[in-house]
Parts: sequence; C-alpha cells; structure tokens
Amino acid sequence: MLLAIDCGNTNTVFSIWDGEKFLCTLRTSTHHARTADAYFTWYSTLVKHYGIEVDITDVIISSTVPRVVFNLRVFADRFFGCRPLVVGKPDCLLPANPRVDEGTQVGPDRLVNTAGAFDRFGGDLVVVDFGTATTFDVVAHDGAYVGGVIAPGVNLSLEALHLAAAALPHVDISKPQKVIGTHTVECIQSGVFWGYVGLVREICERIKAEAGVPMKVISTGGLAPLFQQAADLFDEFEDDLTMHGLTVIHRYNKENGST
Ligand SMILES: Nc1ncnc2c1ncn2[C@@H]1O[C@H](COP(=O)(O)OP(=O)(O)OP(=O)(O)O)[C@@H](O)[C@H]1O
Ligand SMILES: CC(C)(CO)[C@@H](O)C(=O)NCCC(=O)O
Ligand SMILES: [K+]
Repeated sequence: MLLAIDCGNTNTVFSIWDGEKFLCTLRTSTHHARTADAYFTWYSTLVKHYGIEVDITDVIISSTVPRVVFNLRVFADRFFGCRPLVVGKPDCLLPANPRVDEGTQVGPDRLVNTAGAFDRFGGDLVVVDFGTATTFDVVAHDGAYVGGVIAPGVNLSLEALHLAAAALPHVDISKPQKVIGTHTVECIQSGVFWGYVGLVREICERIKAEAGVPMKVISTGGLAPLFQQAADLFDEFEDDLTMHGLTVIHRYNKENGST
C-alpha cells in the first residue's frame, strides 16, 4: 500500500492509499527538525487508533520545505524498508514536463496539483490552491505546468496585519455579512475576504485572456469552499487534489519508471 506525504510550509499530511481509496488522512504541523522516529511515533499511534495497521510498501513525498525531506526519507527507509519517490527529484517522472524558464524550481505541490487536476479534468486549467500561499497553476492542453501566480496566503495576510499593527488582533477568516465593517474584526475580515475574492477573479480573468483559450478554474485547499460561497469564482472544487496528484504520479512512475 502507498503512503502519500504532502508536506507544505504550514501542514504536513499523510494519507494511505489502497489503490482505490484513501484509508485515512493524518495531519500535523510542519517542523523541519522532526526526526524519523518522531514521525513514526505519531503515525503508528494514529493508525492504531483508527485500526488500519496496514503494510506500507511504497512512499511518495511532495515537500515545499526541502529540509524535511531527509528525515522523511529516513522514516520511509527505517520503518517501511522502501526508497521514497520524491516529487521534483530527477528520478521522479512526471506525466508531463513543466515548461518554465531554465533553472526554475517549480514548487512540488504545484507539479502535483497539475498532475492531479489534469487526470481529473483534462487540460487547459487554472488550479487555485489556498495554502500557506495562494497559488494559481496554469495547466496546458497536454497537462504540462506552464507557469502561474503566487500570492500571499489568506491566513498569512491576516497574521501579517496582526504582527505589524499593535492595535490589530488576530482574526480568523470568515465571510462578513457586509463590506463596510463597523468594528475592527469585521473591517479586517472584510479587507481580506473581499480582497481575495477580487484577487482571485482578476487573476483568473487575466490568465484566461493571456492564454487565449477557454479554461476551467479548479479550486483546492481548506479555504476554497468559503470563497466559493461568495461568488462564482470556480468551475470545480476538489478537496483532495494534492493527494490525488500524488497517487497519479506514483502510478505513472510504477508504469514508466525504474521504481
Ligand atoms: N473555515 C475555515 N476558517 C479558517 N481556517 C480554515 C477554514 N477551513 C480550513 N482552514 C484552514 O485553512 C488552511 C488551509 O489548509 P490547506 O491544507 O489547504 O493549507 P495549509 O496546510 O495551511 O498550507 P500548506 O499546504 O502550504 O502547508 C488550514 O490551516 C486549515 O486549518
Ligand atoms: C509557492 C509555494 C510556497 C506554495 O506552497 C510552493 O509551491 C513553493 O515553494 N514554490 C517554489 C517556487 C515556485 O513554485 O515557482
Ligand atoms: K496545501
């Protein structure tokens, strides 16, 4: 069975894939200093709790934090006796190679989202992922990542206001009832919420105009449904796009690679 690991700048998610469905999803915060033994203590406690102590034969990792890959490799080797596939490394094949400026290191999460979205929806897509950053990945007709947009993440923007301005509290994102806030929290929520609605709409319109072909907009990430409530920003929402993309890349390497 496959253990798929999606390591973002904020959260690390482990999912066990039995070839047809995910058996469980485990989430922890990302810490570069977490050791292989610490990962295993956490992992084994939870799988035992859920009663899914299965035999892991394969591990695939996507990490936007380069430093965590070492400990995750040790974890895979020590506890499952396998050499993980690491997205973005030369020995991990992609269904379509990215077309970007030479020397550019595309975030592995964006490559994985691209593969997952192309598998689900075909080509000519914009994938909007609301993670630590809000990213827009442009997927060409043949499934290649051909560039995109990186904007600050929603929670990052809220946190930045709180950190930089002495009188501004920490605020959780939510959809305000109106635009004109009548207290501080409402003013901040309005700025970030409606600001992001505008940001997403403007960027998607400009991407489509620049690409010159009709494109579907796919959203993913924890905050996507919240933004969809407000406006028709997306054609499709896909909860587990990154995890799905990891299974697609794993299968592609099984069929075409040396692993
Ligand atoms: N309704 C909500 N209100 C506030 N926060 C939410 C809500 N729904 C989800 N979230 C949070 O949104 C964040 C987005 O989750 P997601 O897994 O997409 O990205 P992330 O883990 O923050 O980023 P990365 O993958 O870059 O580490 C999570 O921290 C999640 O707890
Ligand atoms: C943009 C983030 C932080 C989003 O997780 C990640 O994809 C990343 O670190 N990317 C590297 C630069 C790039 O994708 O062009
Ligand atoms: K993510």
